[in-house]
Amino acid sequence: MDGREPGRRGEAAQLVERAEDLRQGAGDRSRRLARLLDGKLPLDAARRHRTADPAKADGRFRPDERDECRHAARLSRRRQFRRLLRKVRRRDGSALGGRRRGDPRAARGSVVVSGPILIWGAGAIGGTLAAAFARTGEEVVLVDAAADHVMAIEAHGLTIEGPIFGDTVRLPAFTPEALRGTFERTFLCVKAHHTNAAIRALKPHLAEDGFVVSAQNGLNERVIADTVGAERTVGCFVNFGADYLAPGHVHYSGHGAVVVGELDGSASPRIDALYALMQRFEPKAVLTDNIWGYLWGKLVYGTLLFATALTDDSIADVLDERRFRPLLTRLAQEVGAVADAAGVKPEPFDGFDPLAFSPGADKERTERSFDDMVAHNRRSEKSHSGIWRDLAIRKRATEVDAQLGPIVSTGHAHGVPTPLTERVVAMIHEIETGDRPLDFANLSELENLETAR
Ligand SMILES: NC(=O)C1=CN([C@@H]2O[C@H](COP(=O)(O)OP(=O)(O)OC[C@H]3O[C@@H](n4cnc5c(N)ncnc54)[C@H](OP(=O)(O)O)[C@@H]3O)[C@@H](O)[C@H]2O)C=CC1
Ligand SMILES: CC(C)(CO)C(=O)C(=O)O
Repeated sequence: MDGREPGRRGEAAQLVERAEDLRQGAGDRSRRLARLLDGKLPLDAARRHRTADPAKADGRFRPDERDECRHAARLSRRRQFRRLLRKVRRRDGSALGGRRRGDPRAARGSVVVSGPILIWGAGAIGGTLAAAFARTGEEVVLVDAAADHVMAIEAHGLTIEGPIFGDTVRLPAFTPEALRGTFERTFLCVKAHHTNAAIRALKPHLAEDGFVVSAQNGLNERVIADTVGAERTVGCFVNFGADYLAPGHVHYSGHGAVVVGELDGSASPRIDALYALMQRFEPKAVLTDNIWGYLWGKLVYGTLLFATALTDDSIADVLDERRFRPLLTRLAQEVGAVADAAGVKPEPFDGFDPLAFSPGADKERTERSFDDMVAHNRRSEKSHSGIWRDLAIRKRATEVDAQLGPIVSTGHAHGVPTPLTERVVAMIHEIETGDRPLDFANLSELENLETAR
């Protein structure tokens, strides 16, 4: 026994399985596909872009997988509910009868398995999750600040495109002001810099014994907990790719890690129920007692994503560029050193191996992790990061301050210098204001800054 809950024992096996997946064939995507996701090219072009073996294709779209998804969608709501109830009963029968309303401290001890799921921010991530939950019979309510998106969903439903699903789900959608009522299970899926405003607007709709799950990048759980309380905040990490295409249309591009865990790593009936829910979306979802390790792991990887977004090339192409790997390694090490100083042990996922970026890591291990991250990203139809998309396609501010800001401030608090991260933040801001083009030259400049020190 390793002292973990039964549901957690599968974690290592799941990660091994995911690591094995990484060795599957690589697709070949480019800027063209990213523009395609913006609607500038017909979607069929993406399908033609796949590798020769359709059974493996890019390792994501397997015909049997689509069948599995369809099968899941066919399961009736009642069957799903009964199945979940049985699971929950096996773990904590007493909790079912006694949900104590009106006491926020009761939140994690109660089991909320029914009632509509509120998705706050129904863009790429929120839309993908909402449709996945709805397919398995959950009632889902959407809230989004983009009125045109809300109107399109209300009028025509939410359409999910991409290699795994191609369907339209009918869901009630509201702008924040129009929503009425309270909800127990809520997901916050806005960009990190919108977290503060969104959680304040969500709070009146959160049941006293309800909880908020942050399906975002960054350390948003801290912001959420400040507003609704740590007891009502549940940790979540997502690394699957998705893009908002147009009002009512989201592209779910490919599988990626999905992890949930209580902020303090404890076991609880509600985290077990949430884990079961997430498995209906991503069968390889993980339940962890180290959610902060995943969130910091994503910050290390995320800093690499910001570096790739300094160029116009795909994530995979930049990470595959041998010339820049030493620079990117030092950037990742910088963030890893901050996590270490903060007492966090980053976790591996989707090819990212934190130990490959620790000081003194052997070069082979670092190269292998880069290769695995390249392979993972080549398998996803999301060729470019959300950051790049905000800069190049949507022409709007990125999450750079909300995501990388805490790395810099935590580094300062612990006396760990973060010069490369700070420079990346400044460069991204210059791109946002149109004062710097997207170019590989930006990485060379970052490299020069380092050699000049
Ligand atoms: N897309 C991806 O592949 C991945 C994204 N993530 C993370 O997930 C989070 C969500 O990203 P993503 O789904 O891509 O973002 P999107 O922009 O696609 O979706 C967010 C939606 O929330 C809306 N919104 C903004 N502010 C509010 C508010 N106050 N109340 C309600 N709705 C609001 C946005 O409207 P508007 O556009 O008008 O602002 C938008 O429709 C981010 O932290 C991102 O880094 C993590 C892994 C992968
Ligand atoms: C690229 C991705 C999907 C992580 O793999 C991401 O997190 C983003 O675009 O922000």
